[in-house]
This record gives sequence, structure tokens and C-alpha cells, in this order.
Amino acid sequence: MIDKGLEQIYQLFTRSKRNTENIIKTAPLGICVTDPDGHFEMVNAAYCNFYGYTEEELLGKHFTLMVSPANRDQLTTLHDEFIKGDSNQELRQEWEVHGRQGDVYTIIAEAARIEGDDGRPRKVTFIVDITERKQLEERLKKANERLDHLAHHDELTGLFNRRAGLQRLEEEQQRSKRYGNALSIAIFDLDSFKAINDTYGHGIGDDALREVTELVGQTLRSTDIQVRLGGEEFLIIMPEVETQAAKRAMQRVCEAIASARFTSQQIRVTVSTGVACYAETTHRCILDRADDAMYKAKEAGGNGVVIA
Ligand SMILES: Nc1nc2c(ncn2[C@@H]2O[C@H](COP(=O)(O)OP(=O)(O)OP(=O)(O)O)[C@@H](O)[C@H]2O)c(=O)[nH]1
Repeated sequence: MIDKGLEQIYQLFTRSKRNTENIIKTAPLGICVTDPDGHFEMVNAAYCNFYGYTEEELLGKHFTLMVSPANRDQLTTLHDEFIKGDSNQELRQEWEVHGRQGDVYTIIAEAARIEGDDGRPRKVTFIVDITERKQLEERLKKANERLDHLAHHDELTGLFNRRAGLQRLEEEQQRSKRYGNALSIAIFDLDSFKAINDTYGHGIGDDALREVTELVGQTLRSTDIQVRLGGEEFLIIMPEVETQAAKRAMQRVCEAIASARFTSQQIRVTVSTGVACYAETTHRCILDRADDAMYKAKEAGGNGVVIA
């Protein structure tokens, strides 16, 4: 009677052990056990499939086989510390790993410590493949960056668009007001640009706008901010630049443009420029003053700079 009871318990125990083994074998997440030196003692099917190795190929190998060389030392140290440490659980962490063919994956790994049959600790690591999620996140991030760029930049020239440029101007005016720094701006407009479009077509007109703004960017200081206000009208914000220096800078721009040839059609372009300096005492908007000066430059025949 007593023997029959023991027999039943033994059977239940064996069944439970078999179930546990089968669960580990068939679990959809990769599981491995490493010895205190980091060598594989157990790998389940999902682990092998994920990395593209067979169980025989992995058992006895060091776990850094799948880790990129740059992370090997760090992960070996973490493994040693975990084996020797007090904590039975390791925090979830994201890692980049590579499969047998060198393909790169992102995983989330979480670990637990168990005792081996020799009484020494073992590390059990559970891994989940998050490569697709990571790639999706990366694509979303890039799409958001692109949207953000489009919201602030002009597509044709890559310059700040009107809205972003006026915001920068507002910020520079606040800075100038607070610290008493000089601030000049210039508005320039391509002379008779309509004729370029009419003669060579809109595509060549676009090329001319792009090339002219590139040349302006090369001629000015890197701290100057170029903005496309709209059409063939542009704004330059020149922080910490006095009026006369701004005028000289824009004369250099005018000369550089007038002596260059643009597009495949070798077109000549000139620009008219109005310069204005920020002054708290003036109530009129700095932009309007620069714009008026630019029209005076146009009235004077173009290809010149007028100070407001
Ligand atoms: N190709 C091209 N043309 C543009 C763009 N934006 C505006 N334009 C053209 O720029 C021309 C501006 O013409 P107007 O305002 O008459 O000025 P303009 O011919 O330069 O004459 P002034 O300004 O008086 O020297 C128009 O023909 C617009 O169609 C653009 O993005 N690409």
C-alpha cells in the first residue's frame, strides 16, 4: 500500500520534470544556461534557431560567440559579476548581437541565477528578438526627423523657411535687446528673375535659386543665417554684426553673384539688397526697413546694397 503511494509520487515527479524539460525545449523565447566561465551548458531550440547554430555547435562554446567584438569585454565582465554577485535577477537590457551569417539583431535579454548540480552558480538567460520593432522605431524616428526638417526648411534650397526664419530673427532680436549685441539683417531679391524663368524655363530658374543661395552661403560667415522668405526673396540674419560691416558683407555677396555664372545655361544673375540694423529705439519693424531699402536698391538699377 505504502509502496504504491511512493510509486505514484515518483511517477508524478518524473512527469513534472519531463514537462518542465519540454516547456524549456519548445518555449518561443531563446533560453540558455552558461557555466561560471560563460560556456554554454544548455541551449533551447528557439535559442539555436535564432542564432542559426545547432545545439551541438553551441554546447561548450563561450557565449560571446554571438556578441559583436566591441561588446565582448563588457559582457564577459557583466557575466562574471552576475555569477559572483548577490542578485538572483539581472535587469532587462537591450543588446546588439549577430547570427551565424553575420546578420545583426537586437535582443532584450533578462537573466536569473540558479545553482548547478556541482553547487556552483549558473546563469540562465532569456532572450527576445526585438529586431523588427527596433527597425520600425528607427524608421519612425527618421520619418519624424524628416517631417521636422520639412516643417522648418525650404525644400528647394534647404534653407530655413519663412516661419522658422522669422522665429530665429525674433530670438536674435531678444538676444540683442538683452545683451546689447549688434544685430543686422539683409533682404536680397534676384533682379528680373521672371525673365530667367520665361527664357530658360522653371527648372533652370530653380537651379539658379539653388546655386545662388549656395554661393551666398559660401560667401557669408558660418554664423550668418540664410532664410528663404518666399519666391526669389531671401533674408540674412547677421548676429553681432554692425550696419557698416553688414553692408560690406552684402557688397561682397553682390559682387560674387554678379561675377559668377549659374546653371547649365551659364546665366548671369544680380541681386538687390537692403540692410537694416536692429535698434530698440526704432518702432518700425526691422524687416520692413530692410525691405524698403531693398526696393530702393532695385529702383537704383539693381545689383547694389542700400542701408535702411
Ligand atoms: N523657378 C522658380 N521661380 C520662382 C520660384 N518662386 C518664385 N518664382 C518666380 O520669380 C519671379 C518673380 O518675379 P517678379 O516678382 O516679377 O520679380 P522679378 O522678375 O525678379 O523682378 P524684380 O524683382 O523687380 O527684379 C516670378 O516669375 C515667379 O514665378 C521658384 O521657386 N522657382
